[in-house]
Amino acid sequence: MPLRIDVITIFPDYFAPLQLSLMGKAQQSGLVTIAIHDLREFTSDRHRSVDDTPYGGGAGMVMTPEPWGQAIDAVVTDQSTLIVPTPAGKLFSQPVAAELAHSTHLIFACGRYEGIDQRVVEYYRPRIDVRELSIGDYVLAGGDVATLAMIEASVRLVPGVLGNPESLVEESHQLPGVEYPSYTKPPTWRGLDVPEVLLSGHHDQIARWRAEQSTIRTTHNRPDLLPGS
Ligand SMILES: Nc1cc(-c2ccc3ccn(Cc4ccccn4)c3c2)[nH]n1
Repeated sequence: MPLRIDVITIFPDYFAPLQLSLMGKAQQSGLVTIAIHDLREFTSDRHRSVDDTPYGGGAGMVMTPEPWGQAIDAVVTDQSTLIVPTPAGKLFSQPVAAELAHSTHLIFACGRYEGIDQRVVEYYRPRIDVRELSIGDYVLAGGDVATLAMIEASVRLVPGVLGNPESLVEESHQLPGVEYPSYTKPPTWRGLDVPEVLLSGHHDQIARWRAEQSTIRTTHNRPDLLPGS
């Protein structure tokens, strides 16, 4: 059963990159189908408007619910998961990507302006799985880039998409923490040598060195990922 993804956005061109590289191949392989929908196709006024002023005042505009209701109703089934990127959402992570990779149907609602009228989430929550997700503690101009990131992170985990599943196995067995540093040819580059142990062929020493490097990097860059932190 291929994974179907429907993206609803006012900037369909943002998703052209999904036709390239790994994501493009995943679609050609039939493992994943991705459809992009322009929210403005679901408006009914002459100006194809999608936003209005916020109740309660405040800066900016809010996206009106009706075009979203029309657009989501056009693609939703009882198997759908509705994903709404938002800075206020739960944090997207590798475990969440793995969950999404095993879904049947994902609908991404890419907001702009100050966000989407909350009643869209409230309306679908009793009917289907709805997940408000953030990709990190910074504010983007809209949900499109967040959606690209979540699609790429999830689709690469769909069985059969990655050429060498080996890298997924290594990734999943990764110690808590960040990756060790990687090297390739040439053995010396601008006077800099590849760490000797990596050229030694001693696989147990290499594994130990890599584990040490991962710990050093995690301690320096991501102490929050250290065990017991
Ligand atoms: N991790 C994330 C997700 C987002 C995100 C997702 C969707 C939307 C729709 C609109 N905006 C802009 C905006 C600006 C000000 C306050 C609220 N939202 C979004 C931002 N930013 N960072």
